[in-house]
Amino acid sequence: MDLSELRQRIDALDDQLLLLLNERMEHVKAVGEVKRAQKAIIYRPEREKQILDRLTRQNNGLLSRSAIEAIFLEIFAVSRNLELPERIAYLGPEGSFTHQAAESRFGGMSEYLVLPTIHSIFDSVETGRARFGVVPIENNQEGMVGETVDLLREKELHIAAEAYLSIHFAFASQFDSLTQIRRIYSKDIAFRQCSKFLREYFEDNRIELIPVESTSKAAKLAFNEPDSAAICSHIAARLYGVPVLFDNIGDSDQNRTRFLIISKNFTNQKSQADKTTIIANLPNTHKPGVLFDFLKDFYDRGINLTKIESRPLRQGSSFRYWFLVEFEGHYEDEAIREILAKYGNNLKVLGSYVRTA
Ligand SMILES: C=C(O[C@@H]1C=C(C(=O)O)C=C[C@H]1O)C(=O)O
Repeated sequence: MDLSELRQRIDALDDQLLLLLNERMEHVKAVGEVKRAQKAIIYRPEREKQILDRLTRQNNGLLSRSAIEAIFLEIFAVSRNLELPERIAYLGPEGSFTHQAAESRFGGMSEYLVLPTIHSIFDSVETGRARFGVVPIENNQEGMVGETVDLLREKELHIAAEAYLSIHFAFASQFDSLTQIRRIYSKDIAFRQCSKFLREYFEDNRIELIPVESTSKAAKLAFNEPDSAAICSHIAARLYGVPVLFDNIGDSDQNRTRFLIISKNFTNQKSQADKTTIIANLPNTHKPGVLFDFLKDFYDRGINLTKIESRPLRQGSSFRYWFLVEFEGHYEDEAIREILAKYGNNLKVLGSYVRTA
C-alpha cells in the first residue's frame, strides 16, 4: 500500500472515530441530565477506572495500557466538561509537575486555575472557586508534603482521587556549552534529587545553585538569563522555550510523586480496589499501647495499612501527635465501619477512592 492509500484509510477511520465519539457524547450528555436531576456528582473516578480496566483487558492491538489511558482520560475530561464545566486549581506555575498531574486527570480542555501555594488551592476549593484541586502529597524519595497533610486535617474537604506521576528532571539552558553556565535554578528538593549529575558535571563548584519556588520558575529564569540553566520538568522547558541539554538527570529513575485530587462534599462509590484516608486524633497518645491498640483493630480485621504518618498536634509545648492513616478498602466496608464507629469523632474520614498504585 502506498502512502496516499494508507492516509485514505486513516481518514476513513478518523471519520468513523468522530461519528462514534459524537455518539458517545450524546450518551454522556444524557448521563449529565440524569445526574443533574439526582443532584449526583459528575466526576466518577471509579467508573473511569472500570472502563480503563475493561478496555485494557480486551485490548489486543498496538496500544499500550498507558496509551489507552492517555486517550481515554482525555475523552473522559471532554465528557465531564460537556456534563458540567469544571474548574481545576493546581499548584503552579504552569509547567510544574502538579500541572502535569492535573492534565493527566482533567485533560487539555478543562479550565484551570493556577495558584501559587498549596494553601491557596485548599482555599479555592473550599470557597467554590474551583471544583477540584490538585496537590502533591508525597514523593517516594523525599516523603510527605507536610503542608498538604496539615491542611487535610484543618479543612473540611474530601479526597476524590489520587494520581501518580513519574518525576523526570531535565537540564535546560540556552547555552550548549556547560562551561559558560554560571547559575542553575531549581527547587531545593530537585537539587537534592539530581546530586549525582551535579557532582559529575559541576564538581569544581564554580557554579551557583539557586533555589527558587518551583521548577517552572527556574525554566523561566533560564530563559531570561542565558548564562544560567534550570533543572525542571520537560513540560516547563518546552513552555518557556529553553532547550533541554540532558534528560532524566535524577539520581533515581524510580522517582515518583503522588498527588491528591481534593473536592468539597465528594464521595466515591465502592470500586473493586479502593483506598481510604483518615485523620486519627487519638486521645492520650503519651500513654503506652494507645497506638498499638488502634493498629491492632486493623490487624484483627485483616485490613492492609498502606501509610501511617505522625504530625505534631502543636498544643502548647508538648510533644503530642495526630496521625494520617491510609488503608485498603472503602469506608462502607463492614470491617472499616466497625473501626469508624468504635473511635467516633476521633477519626475523620477524608475519603475512599480508587487505588491507582
Ligand atoms: C459519563 C459519566 O460521567 C463522567 C464521564 C465518564 C465517561 O466519559 O465515561 C465516566 C465517569 C464520569 O467521570 C458517567 O458517570 O458515566
